[in-house]
Amino acid sequence: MASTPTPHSLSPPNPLPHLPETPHLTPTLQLPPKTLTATAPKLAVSGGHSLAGHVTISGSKNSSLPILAATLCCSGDTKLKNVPDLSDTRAMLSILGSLGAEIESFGGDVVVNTDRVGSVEPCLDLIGKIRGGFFVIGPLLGRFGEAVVGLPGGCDIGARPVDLYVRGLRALGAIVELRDGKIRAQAANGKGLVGGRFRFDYASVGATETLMMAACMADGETVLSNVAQEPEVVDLARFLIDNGACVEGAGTDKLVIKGRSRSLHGSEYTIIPDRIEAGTFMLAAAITRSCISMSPIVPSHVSCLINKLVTAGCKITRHTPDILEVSAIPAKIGDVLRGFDVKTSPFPGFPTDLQPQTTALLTTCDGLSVVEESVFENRMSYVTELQKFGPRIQVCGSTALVFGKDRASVLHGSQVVASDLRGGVSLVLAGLAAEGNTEIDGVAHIDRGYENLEMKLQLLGADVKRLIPAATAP
Ligand SMILES: CC(=O)N[C@H]1[C@@H](OP(=O)(O)OP(=O)(O)OC[C@H]2O[C@@H](n3ccc(=O)[nH]c3=O)[C@H](O)[C@@H]2O)O[C@H](CO)[C@@H](O)[C@@H]1O
Ligand SMILES: C=C(OP(=O)(O)O)C(=O)O
Repeated sequence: MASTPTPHSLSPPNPLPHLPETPHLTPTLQLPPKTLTATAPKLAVSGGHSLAGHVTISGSKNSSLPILAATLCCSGDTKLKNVPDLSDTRAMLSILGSLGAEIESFGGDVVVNTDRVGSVEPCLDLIGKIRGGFFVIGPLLGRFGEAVVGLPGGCDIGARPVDLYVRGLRALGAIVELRDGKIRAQAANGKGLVGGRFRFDYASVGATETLMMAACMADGETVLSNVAQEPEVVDLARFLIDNGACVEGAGTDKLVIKGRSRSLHGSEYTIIPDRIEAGTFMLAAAITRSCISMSPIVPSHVSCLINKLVTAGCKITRHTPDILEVSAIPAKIGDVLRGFDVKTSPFPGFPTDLQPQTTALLTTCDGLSVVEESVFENRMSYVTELQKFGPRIQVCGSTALVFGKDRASVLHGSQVVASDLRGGVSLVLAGLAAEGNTEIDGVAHIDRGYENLEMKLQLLGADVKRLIPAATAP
């Protein structure tokens, strides 16, 4: 790893005109079209098996992405532990590599050194693949005074504009414009960002994280209000504080950041466990009427789901501070899980990233359940695939009415296609509970966010295999 800081050799930017005050900058780039080729892997699930045993929860995808971006604020080596091996984290590492960062990666540990970063324009294609890639605009602007970043990709679950990022960065003294499909930003004073005040219209997770990183390197104090309070925002703040930043209020709706013109230093930092992966396994236990334990987990990060599962009739036991057991085994013949209503909202509300998996469970619970998605306007498209397993679900806008029945009669194996990450894994859960065989295409979406999914499920006793068709000669 390089240890000698080299001043970045970027030519002084030309003045850029202000972006018109458009309320929304809608990304034009999303994930590449869903290419289901003959050689794309599939998951084959033979359903109806109970799960049992213990599963290890990986590090959080949604913490790893901003924290990897934040290494751009640090000089010297930064060692991150518990980074999950996912296609999204690999893409993020490639984005850092495209800027000139040096990276070493071994068994969940990643060492990043950004001292030799010599570009403020990350690879356009990579930024268009994941949502988290766009976050580099904050640290790049903060450390180097300029950034040229393509519009982000990520799950195709809504328009997902970047207007809050743009308006927030302007409040810190940046000039920002959208040209040729890229956001071009530079410090208006030609030197660096300056502290400012910004109130988010909506508590956006990514925009909060991006502004937090930028503000750490802006001159003076920044006050951000109505910010996101997700555990991943708190994790990023802890990482920045460990490396010398002054960030107060993480986990509340207001952040006060005292910026510094020098870069932060590096350190060793452990990423928090993935609460969405943990929640997915909790729901896997419930939908298969099984009992499994999991660790490490921070129960307060999944308290909404715990409350819902208890309402349904599951038993949740906390064995140690970071081991949780979920049991949905009926206490006596005839016991059923009861349906419940869910409305997604920002933390501490019910996570949108667990909505599709929860809907899958509700198809096997007794009675009518109402699932309301309030974060992303297009996060119900997986339902058409879930319906192929046979349950009755009616979608009206962003609300799904799930007419549940006890599991025994309800789900039948099917051939389905994942079109986004969480919708995709909800099909895996349905396949685990269904009678018969299921084949899931579009696995690349699931690989964005679940490390070793089929191996973890196999260890719990599930019959899940990855089918990798042999390439056919042209
Ligand atoms: C990589 C990562 O961390 N992804 C997570 C992050 O996504 P992400 O950071 O993209 O989610 P946001 O919190 O920003 O999005 C929430 C809502 O705000 C809107 N919005 C956002 C920014 C903006 O400038 N303008 C705007 O209107 C979005 O379209 C969406 O309707 O938080 C989401 C909400 O918990 C999670 O589902 C994602 O898994
Ligand atoms: C929506 C998600 O991810 P991203 O923001 O990376 O698309 C997700 O993790 O469910």
